[in-house]
Amino acid sequence: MTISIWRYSHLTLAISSFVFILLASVTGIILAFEPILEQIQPYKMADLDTLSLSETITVFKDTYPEVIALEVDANEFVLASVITEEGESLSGYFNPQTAVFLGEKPEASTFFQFVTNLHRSLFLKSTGRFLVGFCSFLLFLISISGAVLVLQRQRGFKKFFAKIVNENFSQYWHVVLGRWSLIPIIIITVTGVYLSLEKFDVFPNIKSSHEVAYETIAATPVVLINNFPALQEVKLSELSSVEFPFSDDVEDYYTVELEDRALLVNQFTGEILSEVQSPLTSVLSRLSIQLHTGKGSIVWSLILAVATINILFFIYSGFVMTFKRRQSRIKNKFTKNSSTFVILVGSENGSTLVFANALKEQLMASGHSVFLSELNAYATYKNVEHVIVMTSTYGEGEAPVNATNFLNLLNTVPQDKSYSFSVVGFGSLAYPEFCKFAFDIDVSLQQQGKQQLLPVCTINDKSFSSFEQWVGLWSKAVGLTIVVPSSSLDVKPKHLKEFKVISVTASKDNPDDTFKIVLKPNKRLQFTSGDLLAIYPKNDYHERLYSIGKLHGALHLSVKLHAQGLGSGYLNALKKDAIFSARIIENKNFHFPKKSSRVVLIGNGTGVLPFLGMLDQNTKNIPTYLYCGLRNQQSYALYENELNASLANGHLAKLHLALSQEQGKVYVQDLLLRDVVFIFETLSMGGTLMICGSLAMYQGVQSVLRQLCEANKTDFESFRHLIKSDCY
Ligand SMILES: Cc1cc2nc3c(=O)[nH]c(=O)nc-3n(C[C@H](O)[C@H](O)[C@H](O)COP(=O)(O)O)c2cc1C
Repeated sequence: MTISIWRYSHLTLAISSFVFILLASVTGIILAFEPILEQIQPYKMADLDTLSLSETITVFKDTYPEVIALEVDANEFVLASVITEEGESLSGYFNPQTAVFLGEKPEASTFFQFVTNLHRSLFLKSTGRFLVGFCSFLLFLISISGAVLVLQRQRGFKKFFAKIVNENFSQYWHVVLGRWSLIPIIIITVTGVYLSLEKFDVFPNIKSSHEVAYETIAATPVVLINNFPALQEVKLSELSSVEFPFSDDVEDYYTVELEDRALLVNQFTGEILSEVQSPLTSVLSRLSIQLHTGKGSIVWSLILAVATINILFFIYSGFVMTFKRRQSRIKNKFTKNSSTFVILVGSENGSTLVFANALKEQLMASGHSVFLSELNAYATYKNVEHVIVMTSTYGEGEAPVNATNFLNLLNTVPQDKSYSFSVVGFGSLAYPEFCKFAFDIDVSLQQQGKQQLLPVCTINDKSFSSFEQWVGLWSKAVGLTIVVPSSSLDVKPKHLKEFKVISVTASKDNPDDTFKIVLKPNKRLQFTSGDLLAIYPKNDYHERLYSIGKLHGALHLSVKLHAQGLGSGYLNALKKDAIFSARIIENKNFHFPKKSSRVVLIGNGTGVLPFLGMLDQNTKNIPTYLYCGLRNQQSYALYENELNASLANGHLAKLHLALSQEQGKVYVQDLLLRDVVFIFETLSMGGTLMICGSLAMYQGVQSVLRQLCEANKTDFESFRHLIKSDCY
């Protein structure tokens, strides 16, 4: 499989460093709890943003005969060393407002010390520190390459946080959690690298020293400490430490260390004797420690813990994805020039290749020479008779990574042997451009004059059932009997939900053997008219799809009962209150537009039903017209009530009924031909055409539209984006 340079880098970096990253993450998660445990100690007594240093020093000096030093730690706890009236020395936590002693500073936990050492240097001293720092840097690169992969996948910055379709647990959560953890992980890694470099003295150690003009120091005028402007301005929240003057000598002063500067303050007059800015390296060092360890903030510590737990998940999900991709490798027994069947695959994540391999195996088992290759490796095939293109679609209808160059190659690679071709598109209805790349290939191959054996077959969500049906059709078309066993592919349906039958009409009451079934999901579930319900009548991979109409929150289906019909028979046998499993397939391609100047709905038979839901949804009263093809008045009865209601409330502007078994035998295509001016006007004004029902009707409507465009000297393709269809 071709993989992009970014994915390759992401993977290689991850594989080369995962053991260290695993260790650093596990220890990092444990260490994230150290600041949390510290923070919950009861030593935070005041809002340090409002308390000035002059007030605190005054209260300490009033309470104790001697104060040696004050310190504010990352948790905003105030530490001090004092001598009491009794001459005892007291060190620990104090209340900065009252100078009351709160308790001694506990010894650092040996457990956390052990984990910290492991985290910092793996007990390997400098070598360990270097390894940990280097892996931190690799994790930074992994995050950046991961971010680029998400950008590529989402097609741009603006869509970085756009919704992701959940097709696969590992992949989905790898991307979703990756996006949310990106910033914290970048912060963890950059600060980790900084702290490691600091330990190796990479940064210049510039220490600004104070210069005091001792000859000019004065002991007068004496000012009360509480009135020292220099100390009044300093809030305890910015303070690191204060050293008190050692004696009453005028040359002894207060040494005040703040986050960004240090001050020397005259103990009698309050005059600033010297002020120096802290070097950038010490500001960065302090910031790195706070950001890397979470010290002083429970919220940040929790964010760090969650981001680090996510790193463990990325290691797991990354390996699962890689392992799956490796399963889908290409190995050929026959050469490209000796094979009569050539299977060309476009795949980004390898699943299409699994289907291609399964087909190849069966063809070879029945004695044929088959060559399988990526679309980007398209070459001259001297003996080819049949080409099967199996490709997924990515981005917004674009080629997967190993097929990006195929359409160019098709025009440049000489191919003397003529062949017939069939294209199978693997995609997802959750994307608006369903299997678009497969259709692009089909058009290009036709333009090359190759013989299209079958129209494009689209496969939603890796449905084995659809693939099996296509294999049946294709092998018949080439004169073979090929069956791909379901055991060769993972075909278990996913995301099944329970549905309850609310009502079901009797098919015998309808002249077309059609019945209506109303369902409600047992749990809250998002769906809308035009989405599909996939049912599994045999409790295995056999899947049948039905277009949904959503009316008053319930899920309506209209189904024609076929004598041997697997899905229709199953649904018809369900009684009121029965519960069964199925899943919703989001069909973005076929949703009622949120905005449109005009909507024309064209449906026949059971294809009318999703339109009932869409009309119910049309609360903005977008001018909507329905061309409805049914057999006779009696068939119409199944939809009559809802359509009358939509006409009455203006959700439906006009209904055109085409009854094929009544006098005159009218089909929807006839009505469209009658209303050509109106239809052409709808397309010209950028309105929407939605078609649902039988493929025969769809082809009829398409040919009417093509005629219409020809008559108006307009390219039909320029209107394609206005036409949405769901036909079967
Ligand atoms: C980021 C992304 C974009 C996709 N875009 C489309 C699309 O535009 N049209 C479509 O039909 N399917 C789209 N799909 C679905 C894939 O084509 C589908 O899952 C396919 O089975 C993947 O096959 P592969 O594993 O061989 O690449 C997209 C999937 C992903 C992850």
